[in-house]
Amino acid sequence: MEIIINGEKRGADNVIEVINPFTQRVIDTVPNASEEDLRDAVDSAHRAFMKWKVESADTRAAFLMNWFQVIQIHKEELAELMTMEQGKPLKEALGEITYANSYISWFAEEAKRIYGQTIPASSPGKRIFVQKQPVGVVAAITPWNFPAAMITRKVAPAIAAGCSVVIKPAEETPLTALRLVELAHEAGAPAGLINIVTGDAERIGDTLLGDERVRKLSFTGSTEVGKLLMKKSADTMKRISLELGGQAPFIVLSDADLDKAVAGAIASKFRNAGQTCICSNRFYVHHSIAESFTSKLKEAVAELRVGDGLDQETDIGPLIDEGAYDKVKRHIDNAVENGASLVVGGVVDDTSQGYFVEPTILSGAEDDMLCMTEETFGPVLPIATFEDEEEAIARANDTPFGLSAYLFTQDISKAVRLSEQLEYGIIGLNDGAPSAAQAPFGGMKESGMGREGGPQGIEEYLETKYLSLGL
Ligand SMILES: NC(=O)c1ccc[n+]([C@@H]2O[C@H](COP(=O)([O-])OP(=O)(O)OC[C@H]3O[C@@H](n4cnc5c(N)ncnc54)[C@H](O)[C@@H]3O)[C@@H](O)[C@H]2O)c1
Ligand SMILES: O=C[C@H](O)CS(=O)(=O)O
Repeated sequence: MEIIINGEKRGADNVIEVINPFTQRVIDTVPNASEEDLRDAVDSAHRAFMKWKVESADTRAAFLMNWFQVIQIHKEELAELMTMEQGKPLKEALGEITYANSYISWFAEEAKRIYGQTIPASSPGKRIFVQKQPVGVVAAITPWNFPAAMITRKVAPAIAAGCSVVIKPAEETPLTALRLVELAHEAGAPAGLINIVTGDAERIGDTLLGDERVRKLSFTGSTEVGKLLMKKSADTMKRISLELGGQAPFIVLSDADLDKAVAGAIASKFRNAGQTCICSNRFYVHHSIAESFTSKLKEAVAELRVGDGLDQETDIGPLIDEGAYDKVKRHIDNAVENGASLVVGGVVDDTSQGYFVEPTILSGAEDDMLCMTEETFGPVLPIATFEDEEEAIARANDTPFGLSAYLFTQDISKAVRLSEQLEYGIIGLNDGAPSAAQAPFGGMKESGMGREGGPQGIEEYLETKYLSLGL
């Protein structure tokens, strides 16, 4: 596939290969964008921004809804492309296309609700008017695990706000993103409004972040890279949004509805083979119900099918690559070597047909194990027990991360009180799948800054100014 700059496709002799995580075969190649490509992309985005920023909210909304409709028409094609390059089961890929599209429809509506303010001046001879204006050219750098949703969760609010965009998708999964941008042009995107480049991440990042015309970085990815890009944004004082790593605790209190808690555990742990930023990473279960919870969980896990994402029966596809597989194996081995019990699962030793890990339950986990301190990013579910709620909250908060946490209890007062003590941007309260375009998704501490989605999501792409009028 080809990159898109100023509304036109561009190929290249220098390309990078896209690998199918199941077959381990090359499925396509994409350009390794040249410095000229990158310069042209920012030039085009800047020209387009000067026109788009004065377009009406109705015009911005109308384009977004056209894009929404075109994606709807192509959602099966997009889902299959996603499964081919990322490995997730087709039914999950279809779900992601719908989820990704919901950000477009949500921000098509939000485009019309960018309100200002008048503020009573202390001086009777003055009037104060507050305005919101688009921030400018946006660099959007996205991860491989959600090849569609992480694109639209940035591009939709940026376009709604009046900005233009240069996208750099993950080198592992560029095809879905490229196709989404092709469809945006079928939907009538003005030339230069949405540009997409692929290739060497560090070089592209340095060029985009070094250009003072790029006024905003919206990054989703690892905390390590997020910190690096935050530093690189300082030289030109870019606005930044960072959606980074997670390490979610999943707390089951003694009064929890165990069937709901097990369903929530499956939903929050095994989606995308455990490769989501809000996947529950460590489980704290009250000692009095640990045995019954684990037994119910084992039964539910036995229903999950591991296999080729294109197979309708598959629930868990391959991990993205060998590095991911090695990390998950390291976490399982470290836990067992330090006293945890392998209740069910483990890695699939034959990696000739992809890097697979069975849905895995570990009991007797301790807080100093790798699976309890690092983001595993795989289908591994370590269970530790606790004696009282204060202990559970303290252990849940004892991490540099602050993206999502889960709490299962039937006591509403306790649910609200303990949720307020959890240091996380997203709380799944008796809910293992909290994500929605209407909600402000994002984290605290080393899980990032800024929010994507909800009424808050468009603020990331707006500047606030005020006019002081002397009468
Ligand atoms: N908080 C969220 O909303 C969210 C969502 C999805 C994924 N994530 C996190 O992302 C991570 C997995 O994604 P990943 O492996 O793609 O992350 P990553 O940080 O390795 O890469 C993310 C993006 O950054 C680019 N990149 C890497 N190094 C770069 C550099 N030096 N300069 C410029 N760009 C660079 C990559 O090419 C990719 O496009 C996990 O930690 C996961 O928790 C967070
Ligand atoms: O991996 C991170 C994604 O943001 C998860 S979700 O699809 O938004 O829930």
